[in-house]
Amino acid sequence: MISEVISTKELPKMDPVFGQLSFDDHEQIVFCQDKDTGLKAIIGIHNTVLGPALGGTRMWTYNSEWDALNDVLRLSRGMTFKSAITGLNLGGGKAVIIGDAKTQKTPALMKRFGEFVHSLGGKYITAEDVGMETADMDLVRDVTPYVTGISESRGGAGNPSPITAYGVFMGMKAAAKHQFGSDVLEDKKVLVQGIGHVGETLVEHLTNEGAKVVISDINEERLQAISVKYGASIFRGKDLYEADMDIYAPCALGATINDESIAKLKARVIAGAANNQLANEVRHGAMLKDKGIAYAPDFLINAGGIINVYAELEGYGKKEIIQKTENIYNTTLEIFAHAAKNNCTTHQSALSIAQSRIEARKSSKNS
Ligand SMILES: NC(=O)c1ccc[n+]([C@@H]2O[C@H](COP(=O)([O-])OP(=O)(O)OC[C@H]3O[C@@H](n4cnc5c(N)ncnc54)[C@H](O)[C@@H]3O)[C@@H](O)[C@H]2O)c1
Repeated sequence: MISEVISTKELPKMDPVFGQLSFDDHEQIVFCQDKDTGLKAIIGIHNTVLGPALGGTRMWTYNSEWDALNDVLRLSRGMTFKSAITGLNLGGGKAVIIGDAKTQKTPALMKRFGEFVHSLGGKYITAEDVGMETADMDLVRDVTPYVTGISESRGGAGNPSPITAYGVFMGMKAAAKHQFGSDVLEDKKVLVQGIGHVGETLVEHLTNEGAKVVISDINEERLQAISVKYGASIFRGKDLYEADMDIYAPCALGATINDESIAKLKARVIAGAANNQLANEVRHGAMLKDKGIAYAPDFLINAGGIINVYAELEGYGKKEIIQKTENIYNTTLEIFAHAAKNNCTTHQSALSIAQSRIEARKSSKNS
């Protein structure tokens, strides 16, 4: 099954759950509703062969429930492969809360959500994603132990975003090494789309290395603040994908790599934090390959966050978190070599390695 973004209009034409295009043998989908707090959430458990399904909770103003369902199906599936390729004993899961994190997120809503997570008995473990803060996970922790990404003062590993950004930076350097022959990013023009929790720290690493950083975000206030703080230029053009850049770093939401954007892109490398960057994994992966654009698979290079939260379950410290995250550099280089050898896309290459690990565990469980 291919993971593909389809239009909201097309979604209702299919069967509601098992018939969705993004449904890919998911084990369990849980719909959660609580009238008193206004909670409307969906928890997606894709696969638990390697361990409990761990993945963050996203709060977003979805256009429709179909969009929310589609998002949780795609995101939870991505988590399965992210943990598998990173060598973690975790399955893939994710949750979405429908609503505006700025105006509708309340402590009562977060705790009620935590109770739903708890009802799954540890099959799903949550953490932060877009629209969530460490403080929100602390509220969830009040009602369930099945949460990571809690604050250090409560025994957690803290906000995973800086580690995610460091992993993306490592993956970007490896992709640059493959494409330009050097992993030094000094003077490379890097466009960072989305300067939130992860994007900001990525901007910091890039600035420290002497890259020419251009930033874009829908939040004007944030753009001004980050521009002043790091001396980054703000993208003010009409069409971001047509901009002159060496490296495109998608760090906002997914599916920005599609027919239209690939046709325009001048970047030679794509490496960013956003999940599910390819609107259609097969089609757009192949289009990038044909255009000679080095694409560092999202689920491989944005694994720093899951490495960080996994530490809370396994009890390893900061040193090991950093080591494991730095290893993203080597794995990314291996994926480029594997893809070239097998004449496939980097996405297919990373996916096949992740799938092999899951299949091997399944066989050993069954034997
Ligand atoms: N936080 C993590 O540790 C982590 C780990 C793995 C993957 N990711 C992924 O990385 C991405 C960013 O995560 P985050 O935690 O920084 O989220 P965030 O909510 O802190 O930041 C996202 C930023 O993107 C901006 N944005 C939204 N739509 C945009 C658009 N169309 N154009 C430009 N900017 C836009 C928002 O205004 C915000 O500043 C997400 O896709 C997330 O799933 C995050």
